[in-house]
Amino acid sequence: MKTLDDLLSEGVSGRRVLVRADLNVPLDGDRITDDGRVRASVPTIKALVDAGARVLVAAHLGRPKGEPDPKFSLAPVAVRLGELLGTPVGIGTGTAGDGTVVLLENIRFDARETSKDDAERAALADELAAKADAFVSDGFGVVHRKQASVYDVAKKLPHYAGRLVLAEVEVLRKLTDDLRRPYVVALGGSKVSDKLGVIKNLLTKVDRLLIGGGMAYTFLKAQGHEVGGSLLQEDQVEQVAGFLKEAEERGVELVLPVDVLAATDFAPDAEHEVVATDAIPADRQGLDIGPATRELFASKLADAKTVFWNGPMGVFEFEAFAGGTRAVAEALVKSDAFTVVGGGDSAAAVRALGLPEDGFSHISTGGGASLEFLEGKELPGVKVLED
Ligand SMILES: Nc1ncnc2c1ncn2[C@@H]1O[C@H](COP(=O)(O)OP(=O)(O)O)[C@@H](O)[C@H]1O
Ligand SMILES: O=C(OP(=O)(O)O)[C@H](O)COP(=O)(O)O
Repeated sequence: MKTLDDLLSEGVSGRRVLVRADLNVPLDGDRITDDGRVRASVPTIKALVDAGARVLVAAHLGRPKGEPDPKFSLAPVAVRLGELLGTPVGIGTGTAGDGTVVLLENIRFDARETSKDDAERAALADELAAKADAFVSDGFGVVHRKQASVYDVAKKLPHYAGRLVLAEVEVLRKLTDDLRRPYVVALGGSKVSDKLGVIKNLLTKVDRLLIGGGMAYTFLKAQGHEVGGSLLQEDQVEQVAGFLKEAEERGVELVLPVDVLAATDFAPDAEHEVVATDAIPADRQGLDIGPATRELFASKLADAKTVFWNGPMGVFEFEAFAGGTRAVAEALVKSDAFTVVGGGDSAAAVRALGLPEDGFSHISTGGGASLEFLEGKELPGVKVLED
């Protein structure tokens, strides 16, 4: 696989370089609440700028519906990237001058970016490739996506792995090649349908699986519990029932919440109470794991030698529902295991809750990408760089 250093040694002054970055940051209106992914993208972009390249950055924000939507504009990200680089970053379709950067507007405003149709994605990739002489893949958080600006464009241009992609893959290899047991994976968050898919393969690798966050309710339902208005992937309940059975057969300890904070609605000041998971009222939704679960999860993390955690345990953005995420994060900080936390929101939560970043062995920018790497799947955005 060729790397950014190979490209730099070929010489990039005056050349047009397209960088795919993952700048998918959490926003409150147009205020970035955590700029971790922007900061993580700086080393690659800065190296190119310093070498005099004309840098064009492609990135996405959220999941717009394949058409422009001001809510998902990357404009605030261009401003922050400019501050971090110490040189203004233009946004839009313009071309960059030598040693300057233009950030393309949210690439997912074009429906072809995420299309399942190879020809549609290839057409967008052609348009992107026409704007550049080389492609640097540095959006680790998105390398599990077979999308036009991640995968297809690499087939059209000389391609190189950026610093972030290389660094992330190197750390995650420790979790696959040099694993100390017990190996515990904790999963939460809200991208339930995406991430349920990885569990089947993870069951062949882990000793213990802790399930919290929005992920837990599909499991609780599969166990026969009612979950009220909680996040539920109804069409995957049966599949999850299969996971429960398989975990038992394999001797994998699958640990589910025993209590949750059940709220009247999805709001920071929602009325809420602690309820057992077999007694969630029909008119309530679980927005965090409860105190008994926090203790249970901490005890299940205490003897681990390797831990991977993706997905907040509750809606940590609301102070009242941040306790579960804090408890798991604190258990990792306390642990002397090799600890990796991955995911845009999980990494943001660690920082928002004021936990020391050096309390973790590695904070990865990718949640889904890390999980798919750990389950042993080939990541399309990495594989394509090897060809
Ligand atoms: N019980 C829950 N109900 C609804 N949303 C939840 C729940 N628990 C966690 N979340 C939400 O999950 C989101 C993060 O999920 P996800 O994107 O899967 O994580 P990551 O970005 O770390 O990979 C957070 O915004 C958080 O509020
Ligand atoms: O936020 C991301 O992934 P993550 O929540 O799994 O860390 C990436 O930017 C990928 O976004 P996507 O899951 O909408 O493809």
